[in-house]
Amino acid sequence: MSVHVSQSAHKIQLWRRLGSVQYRDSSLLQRQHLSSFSSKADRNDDLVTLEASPDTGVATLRMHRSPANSLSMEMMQSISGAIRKAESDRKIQSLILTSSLPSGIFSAGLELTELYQPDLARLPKFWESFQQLYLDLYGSRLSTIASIGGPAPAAGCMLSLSCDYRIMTDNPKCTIGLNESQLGIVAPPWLAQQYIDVIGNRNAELALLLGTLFTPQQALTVGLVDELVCSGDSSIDEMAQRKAAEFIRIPPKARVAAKELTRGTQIAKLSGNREEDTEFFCSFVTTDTVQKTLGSYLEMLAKRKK
Ligand SMILES: CCCCCCCCCCCC/C=C/CC(=O)SCCNC(=O)CCNC(=O)[C@H](O)C(C)(C)COP(=O)(O)OP(=O)(O)OC[C@H]1O[C@@H](n2cnc3c(N)ncnc32)[C@H](O)[C@@H]1OP(=O)(O)O
Repeated sequence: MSVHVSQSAHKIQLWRRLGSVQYRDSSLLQRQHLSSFSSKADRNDDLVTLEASPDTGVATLRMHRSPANSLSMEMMQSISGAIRKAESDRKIQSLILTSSLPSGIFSAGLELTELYQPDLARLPKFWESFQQLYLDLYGSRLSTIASIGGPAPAAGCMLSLSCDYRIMTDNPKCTIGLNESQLGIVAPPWLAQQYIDVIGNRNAELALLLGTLFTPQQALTVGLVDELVCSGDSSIDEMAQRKAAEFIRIPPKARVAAKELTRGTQIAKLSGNREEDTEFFCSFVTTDTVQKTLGSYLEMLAKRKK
């Protein structure tokens, strides 16, 4: 076991050193069609806002990385940083995760330009930030509520799965689910396991195979979300605040211990396997087949927009 781990650590270091090497399959370059998919490094300082209210014990984390809250490395680090900041305030017991983009998009999942023709030095760090975000949110001592006012595909769905409770706007145009298979990729095992835990094995099996994006009503039926907000009902923010208050009435130690019962094993599993997981991801995502499919998917997104 220890030999295996040290070999994989060596491979990760190798990946990092590959940074100066050009991506190997330049024939996949389709940048002329993909001009809107060219940004990479963000500035960390204006991607999320954390608003803590010591009086109510609730903090609200608003994501606003335009245009779609896709998860670049900096975005994931910013969300992780905000979760830790909220946790460091002992008066805060609950966190609402939401989007403040005018479009309402909750999160479009991983930033696709991080996966397509990736910067090889950045790729392992990008994936480690994704793992860390999962660990920070899924394992948070805070009660966490996802207030989902717009689409939440793939890693956007992961953000909500990592919360304790999910409230979604009942708008059939807003869909949620792990659609990775449609992009020619597959969710990592720890994310697939969250799906299985939340919607059950058979529902998850079919949805992972087909890359299903559920409408809010379908998501409610399979248990992917806990509550829907219809127009005319109280606002999604009010409902999230009410739910947060309900969680806060439970003694924190008991609440945290209850969370540990259902999540501890999966958190320990990834924590002990991060390097191998990163190594597998880097090898998988840079294969020619995956790169080609990602390129076509990006083109399809750009064309759809036109
Ligand atoms: C034993 C087996 C082991 C297996 C191990 C596996 C190892 C790991 C494998 C790899 C796993 C990788 C995991 C990936 C998870 C992901 O999250 S992948 C990302 C998936 N995301 C999507 O598919 C979403 C794509 N976007 C959309 O569908 C739509 O944009 C939307 C529904 C979110 C919103 O639609 P709409 O309101 O119509 O807006 P648009 O005009 O489409 O988009 C606005 C704007 O945002 C840009 N954009 C959208 N999504 C992304 C994105 N993910 N990344 C980057 N940019 C995105 C889009 O281009 C538009 O930009 P412009 O306005 O044109 O600038």
